[in-house]
Amino acid sequence: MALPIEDYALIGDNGTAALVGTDGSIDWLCLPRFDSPACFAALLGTEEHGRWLLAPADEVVACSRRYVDGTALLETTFTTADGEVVLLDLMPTGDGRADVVRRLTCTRGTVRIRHDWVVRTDYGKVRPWVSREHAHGNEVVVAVAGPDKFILRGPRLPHGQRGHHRDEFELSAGDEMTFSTTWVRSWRDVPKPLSFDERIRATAAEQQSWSERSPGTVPHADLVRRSLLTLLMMTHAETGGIVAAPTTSLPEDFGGERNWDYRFCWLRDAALTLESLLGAGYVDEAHRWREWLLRAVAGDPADLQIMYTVDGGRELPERELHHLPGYAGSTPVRIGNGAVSQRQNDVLGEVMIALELARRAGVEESHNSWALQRALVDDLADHWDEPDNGLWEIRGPQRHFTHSRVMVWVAFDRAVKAVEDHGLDGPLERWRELRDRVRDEVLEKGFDSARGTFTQHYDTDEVDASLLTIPLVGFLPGDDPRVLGTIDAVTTDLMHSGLLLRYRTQTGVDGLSGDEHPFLACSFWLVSALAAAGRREQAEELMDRLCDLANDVGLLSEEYDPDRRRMAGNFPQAFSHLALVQAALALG
Ligand SMILES: OC[C@H]1O[C@H](O[C@H]2O[C@H](CO)[C@@H](O)[C@H](O)[C@H]2O)[C@H](O)[C@@H](O)[C@@H]1O
Repeated sequence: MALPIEDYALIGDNGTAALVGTDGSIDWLCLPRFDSPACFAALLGTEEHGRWLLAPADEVVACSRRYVDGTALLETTFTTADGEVVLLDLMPTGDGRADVVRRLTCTRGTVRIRHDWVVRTDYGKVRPWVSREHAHGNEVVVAVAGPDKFILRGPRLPHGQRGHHRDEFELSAGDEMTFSTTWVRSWRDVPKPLSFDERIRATAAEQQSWSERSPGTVPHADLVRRSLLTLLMMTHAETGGIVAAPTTSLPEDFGGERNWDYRFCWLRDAALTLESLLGAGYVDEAHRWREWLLRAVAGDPADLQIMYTVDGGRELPERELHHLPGYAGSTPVRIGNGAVSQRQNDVLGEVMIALELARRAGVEESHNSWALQRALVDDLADHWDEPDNGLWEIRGPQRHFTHSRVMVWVAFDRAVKAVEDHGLDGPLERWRELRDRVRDEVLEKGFDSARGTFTQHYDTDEVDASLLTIPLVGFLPGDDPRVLGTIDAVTTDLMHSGLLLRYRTQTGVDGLSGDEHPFLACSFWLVSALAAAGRREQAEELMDRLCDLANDVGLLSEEYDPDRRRMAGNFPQAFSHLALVQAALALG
């Protein structure tokens, strides 16, 4: 059975990522890309759905772990009655290969190690054909199924036993053993072995120098640095696409149906990620993502999707995997995401903010990049007043969501500013007129003057945590009485054990059964909104509390269950980490 979500840590190579448990088991890995079918899927089932375990065979009396400095190299230290062993896990970057490297070093006494390599392709469904071969002067274990080939290397290889490859051996103080699993297309030859020391050094050096540029003067600077690096690990280096999370179907409601696939590039999540990276001084990523956007959105602006695959592909149909029992019995397990065909009117606003920040940070507008933005804004001008599914991607009836309308205002506002402040060309008067019209409409229809708060949509008196972004995007100043009233109403209605829910699911607005837990990004937005309102003490107190929820290696999932004190939802989630960075910058 899978561990609690918070007991996992992330390793990755900027192409894909794996989750490593505190028990030494890699329970989630999709190769070679974030959204490829998993070859280790025990996270959503059992070890029979694929995993790679290297851990003490005897009882572990203590286990601690950390990332090596500012890198994504994970070090897990296991203590047993007889000794101590350190497991280093990483995925080397920058070499165009797909390898997982695991190095065991015995630092004290003797430790008996258990090795279990279980490859199952197609998300735990298919047992590959496994054989021992000789390649490049060494014996290797090779697993082949359909288009995939996995090669296990190491100084001591496990043997096949009822669909597993198992071994047990003893390490004594000073012993070191390094294993690797490499993925290639099944019709390719077994590639050369890695030069482990060199690849470990190069990967660590690259990640360390990247994360050293993280701002040192903000509150919770270490967690900010870890968040930024985690966002980098969710960036696909070759294409510039950014995934919302490296997992699918970690439940928002344990045992429920709210299980989604996040291994795609949402324009909203990616744009917000860039906003955080730019705010922290990282500019290159913005340039790369803008190029990604140009390729993904190319064509008729009316065909804009709210999400794409990391390479900009448009097809990600939602499917249920019935062979997987799901994390904690949460079914269905889904791959692909049906929200792809939704109308979400907020998206262009988020994109325009990120591209404006990039411009201000010196990323020059190319002829094509501005032409694309103009075309998208012009298209929005024809459709801005249509109801939509909102940023929460509700599956109930479409509504006139206030947050979506505010973000429509943002899209026109940033378009106006591009002309006014940056000398770009566009129909200034038309955009100004639309901007003012949307603003008037939001103030009239999205505001409940009796209670003094903005509302979730135009036909309700419910509130929604997304309204906290109103001062953050510049729609109204942070100390405007309407913003203060909204902060109070959101806090009163949506606070659950000190954390914010997105909205009240009881109204049925999202068209889903079951409930969910507080959404961490919303609580970080509250920090930023409180800071903008001048309520600094409250903001700091909440920020400290939220930062305490990160797991031992500084990672956050999408939601948090304060009653069970457990993380919920996909993990680690870009939304949570980017909002943490923004909140720290707001306080910094
Ligand atoms: O809650 C229902 C929806 O949940 C997912 O969407 C959430 O995650 C997205 C990616 O981080 C984020 O952009 C969105 O704002 C969140 O609501 C899921 O992907 C949707 O299919 C689902 O309807």
